Amino acid sequence: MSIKEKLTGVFAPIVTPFVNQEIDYKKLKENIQKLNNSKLKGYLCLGSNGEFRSLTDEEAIKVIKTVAKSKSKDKTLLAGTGRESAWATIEFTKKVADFGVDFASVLTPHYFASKMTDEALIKFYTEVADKSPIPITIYCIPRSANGVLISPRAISVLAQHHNIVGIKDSSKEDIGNYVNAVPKGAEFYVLSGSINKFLDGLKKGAIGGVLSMANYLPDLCCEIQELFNDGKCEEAEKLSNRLCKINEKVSGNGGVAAVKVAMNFLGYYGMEPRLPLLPLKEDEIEEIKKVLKGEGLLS
Ligand SMILES: O=C(O)C(=O)C[C@H](O)C(=O)O
Repeated sequence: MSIKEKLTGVFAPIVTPFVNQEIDYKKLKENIQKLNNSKLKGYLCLGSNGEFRSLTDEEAIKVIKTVAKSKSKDKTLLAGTGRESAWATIEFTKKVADFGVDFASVLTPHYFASKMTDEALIKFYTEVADKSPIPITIYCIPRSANGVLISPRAISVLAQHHNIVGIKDSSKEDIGNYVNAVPKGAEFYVLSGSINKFLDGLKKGAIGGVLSMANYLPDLCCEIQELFNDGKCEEAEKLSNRLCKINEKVSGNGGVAAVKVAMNFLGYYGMEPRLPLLPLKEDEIEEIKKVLKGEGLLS
């Protein structure tokens, strides 16, 4: 399968199910086994919804192994391996490369945000890509990365590296800026990092998305892309608007904890977040139940 085929479609940024602050690997495995029956293209583990920053390296490795072993053969696996330094990112990526990970997802370094110039980011990702045993994708999420926004100019340079194959755009910017920055013929693809820009991204040349609501409504998320591919733009628009509204009501304020509550209601094991993230309060949980019932998603 080509890189483009492996990256085309919807990915669930897999949550890490915590019970009393401990990872429940059995529940993680059961989530994957259930999602294997969906139309998802694959999974991203250790992303934002995976609460990757709250795991030890040892736990992160065990999560990757659990997902890699539980996923069906047709599913692509991305894993978040970004650390603050290029050195640590390379070391961790090398550690997990042989566990069945297809692509690394590397978050922009951001502790020294004011120093993350185009030059610094180009050097960082080039160094990581030069030494990574697996292809890498760039993860751009300024709201969680001290405002660091990798520029389209930097992407136009990095897209030419044979081992950098894409970007997950979770910024608030126009996703078309990245699509248009990719030099003709470069093997580099753009994925939307939010349901809110997913359909717009497809219209502008993105090839898929990593969508938190794909954890609990996988096939409805995939249906947007199916309708778009079939030229049914009006129906795609209608479904996209519906899912954006649900997403806003579910995880607009509650974030990962809310995604987990929606999963718990819809037959998955979201369980609870790990501190510092707090679980939702009773009234917030009830509100999500009401939204899902109102949408006919919960009886
Ligand atoms: O959890 C991640 O990592 C994501 O990519 C989620 C995505 O950014 C979203 O908010 O849907």
